[in-house]
Amino acid sequence: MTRVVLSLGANLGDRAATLRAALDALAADGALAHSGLYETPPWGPVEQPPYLNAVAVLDGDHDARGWLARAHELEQDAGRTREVRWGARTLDVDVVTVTAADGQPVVSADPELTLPHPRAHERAFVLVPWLAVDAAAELPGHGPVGALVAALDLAEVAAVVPWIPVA
Ligand SMILES: Nc1ncnc2c1ncn2[C@@H]1O[C@H](COP(=O)(O)OP(=O)(O)OP(=O)(O)O)[C@@H](O)[C@H]1O
Ligand SMILES: Nc1nc2c(c(=O)[nH]1)N=C(CO)CN2
Repeated sequence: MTRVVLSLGANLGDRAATLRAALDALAADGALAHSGLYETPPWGPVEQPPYLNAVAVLDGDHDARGWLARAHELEQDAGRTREVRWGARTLDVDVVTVTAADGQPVVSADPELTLPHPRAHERAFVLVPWLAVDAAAELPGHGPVGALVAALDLAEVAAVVPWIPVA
């Protein structure tokens, strides 16, 4: 049994439907808690539409590689093709952390699966939803997620807005 933290993002197509379908599918992989959906400005160098983001925390039977394979399956199910790095996509699922049954974080420098995710600590679109699911969350190597959020630029945190569907 491992615990995984997944970051999900979508900025093409019916973003909310895509994220909800992925979160529903993940319920089959283990005990699941997930954040609500947040609208977030695009992070990174590529000009693109705003994202909807969410974070899921699961206890399940996959090892770290298994969670990455599951993330890629969900992306494929959403019709994702490999495009520009950091560019627009129907669904992006990143593995943020994996914790082994003994409570130890899985640490990996492999470019195929780097753990913890090397950019998670600087991403308000990961940290704010993660803190909403787990107020006691810790990012191995970086400390409490609450402290990471507090260290971010206030404007970046304020730009991560709970998403309310327009009727
Ligand atoms: N922790 C991780 N989670 C997901 N993918 C990872 C991770 N570490 C390495 N990778 C590798 O990164 C490759 C590119 O992934 P992807 O296209 O999702 O990157 P990206 O979302 O554009 O960038 P970023 O990783 O900064 O979010 C994947 O094929 C995967 O093997
Ligand atoms: N706000 C936000 N920005 C991003 C996201 C994302 O999920 N949310 N994913 C990206 C893919 O690398 C690039 N930029």
